[in-house]
Amino acid sequence: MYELRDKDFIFIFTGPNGAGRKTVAQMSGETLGMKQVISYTTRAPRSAEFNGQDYHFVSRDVFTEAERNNEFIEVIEIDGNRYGVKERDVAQMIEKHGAIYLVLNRFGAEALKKLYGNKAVRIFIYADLKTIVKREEDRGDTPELIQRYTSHYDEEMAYKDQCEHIFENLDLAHTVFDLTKTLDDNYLHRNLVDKD
Ligand SMILES: Nc1ncnc2c1ncn2[C@@H]1O[C@H](COP(=O)(O)OP(=O)(O)OP(=O)(O)O)[C@@H](O)[C@H]1O
Ligand SMILES: Nc1nc2c(ncn2[C@@H]2O[C@H](COP(=O)(O)O)[C@@H](O)[C@H]2O)c(=O)[nH]1
Repeated sequence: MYELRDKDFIFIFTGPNGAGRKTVAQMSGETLGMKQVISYTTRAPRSAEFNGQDYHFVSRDVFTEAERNNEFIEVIEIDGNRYGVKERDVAQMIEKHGAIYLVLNRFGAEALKKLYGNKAVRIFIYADLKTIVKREEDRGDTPELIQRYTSHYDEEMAYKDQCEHIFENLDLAHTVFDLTKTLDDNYLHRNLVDKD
């Protein structure tokens, strides 16, 4: 496994679907120069999703072959779809960028924490269920998809107190400011947040 340097960090955004994990991660990531490691999945892309940007969308056969070759750090099945993060992607991205992030459910967060120890920082993003359902409706998720997402709400929320940092994401600008400052002050020391 790739040996991590002092300046290397793996930030793992976790929490319930629709809480805003990707949104806040991308916004803070841009300010702080962090890059995302994209997972592989066997699920079909949704209308606004792109291969290589949201996920690497692959067939079950391709996924299974990579799994057989021990390419994945962790593999999980959620609602009949398989997801995984490749060790090589993590190593290459860290070597190039130093600070990287992933958006994973609680099992992925736990697996990476076990592997990378204090270099893996779990950031729990959440909102109340009513707010989340409204966001999912607003972005056009089908009732079936919303039902599937909300069925995992309680189990994802139960992971909150095990994470290193917890943010309730109601006002987006506040969340991104607080998050960026927390990561900058505690880990990255880019001193970017108060300069504007
Ligand atoms: N603070 C906020 N206020 C209002 N809308 C928000 C806020 N944060 C995110 N959103 C919107 O909520 C929706 C879900 O956000 P996002 O995709 O980032 O969530 P997620 O936790 O990554 O979940 P999923 O994996 O289901 O997409 C998006 O349409 C996003 O623009
Ligand atoms: N443990 C992992 N969880 C992952 C991975 N890639 C995505 N996810 C999380 O799965 C759910 C469902 O995702 P969706 O895009 O199909 O709605 C969500 O919480 C993702 O963050 C992974 O490689 N490992």
